[in-house]
Amino acid sequence: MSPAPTTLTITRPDDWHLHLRDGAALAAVLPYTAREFARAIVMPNLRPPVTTAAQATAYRERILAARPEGSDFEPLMTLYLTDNTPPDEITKAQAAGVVALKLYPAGATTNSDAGVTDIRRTYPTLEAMQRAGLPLLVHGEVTDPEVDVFDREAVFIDRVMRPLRADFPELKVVFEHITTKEAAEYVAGADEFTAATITAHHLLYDRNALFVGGLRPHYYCLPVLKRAVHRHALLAAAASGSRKFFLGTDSAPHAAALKEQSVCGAGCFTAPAALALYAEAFELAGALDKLEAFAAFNGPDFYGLPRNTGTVTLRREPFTLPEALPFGDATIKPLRAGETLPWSLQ
Ligand SMILES: NC(=O)N[C@@H](CC(=O)O)C(=O)O
Ligand SMILES: [Zn+2]
Ligand SMILES: [Zn+2]
Repeated sequence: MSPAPTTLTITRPDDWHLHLRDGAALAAVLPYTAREFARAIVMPNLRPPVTTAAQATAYRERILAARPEGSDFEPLMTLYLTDNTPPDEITKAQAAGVVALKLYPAGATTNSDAGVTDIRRTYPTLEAMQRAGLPLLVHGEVTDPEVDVFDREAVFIDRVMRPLRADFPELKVVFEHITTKEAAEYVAGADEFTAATITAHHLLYDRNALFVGGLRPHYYCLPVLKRAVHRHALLAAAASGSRKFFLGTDSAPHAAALKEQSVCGAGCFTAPAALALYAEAFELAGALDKLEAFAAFNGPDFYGLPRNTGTVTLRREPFTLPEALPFGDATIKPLRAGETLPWSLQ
């Protein structure tokens, strides 16, 4: 057995699922991502959501303006699909450089009230996307209150994903932030038009993390952490080297005060140490050699975008995450706040 490496150099990676928010929050969180990633797919679930090409262009300008001095970070913009997104918005979106549309089932997650109430309502727009080759990014959970929260992703596969795939076989679909064995198996067995992102926290944690010594709001995200058997299936999928799985942090910043109250918003803030968290997970899976393709090749290949040039280097050097970070007028706690991680970005 070769000794554990002390450094790991990979092609500059991208984050294929990220929440940047807006205003002071955007300015606070963007530098963490811009330091690690060349590009990121920026989620459109602002209030109000980013539903038009014009809004995406304006949001992109605000992101570019918030970049740290000298940063060449490139935001990849998305539109929030609603019941009423007109099919001709797709042409405008593509002309404006929008790379995908995001499907939030109405009420499924943070800022999803304007989401889709019945996917069939969006069929003319999906038709236009399939023709244009514009991917659909999916928050894959049903919202049926009869379905147990821990089963909502698995049920979504049968109720929504399979019919969608059958009706739009050549629509590119990314099953975002998958959390279950069922989703990992579904994507692995699907054709080349289906892919998935996997977060670092779903690779590192199972649902027990929510309850260690008391309720842990900073581990609460949607889709919620699942049993260990699901985490192991996600690790196996990421470590398999399959081109269908790629890095999407789903870093979702919420002020600490909003996480630490009687009703806690969903989202884990992982941007300050995203790559180190992934390195830890891939090492656990004995698959550090698979991290580069997962983080830097599979995403652009699926989206039909060029791979990045340049590299980043991780060092096996303990790195302690701050207890809290500034977040506009408030503070925010990164996942693993105050803890020491085995890897750090050079
Ligand atoms: N993942 C989360 O728990 N939260 C995300 C929304 C989402 O990606 O579902 C957010 O915007 O806060
Ligand atoms: Zn989501
Ligand atoms: Zn998200």
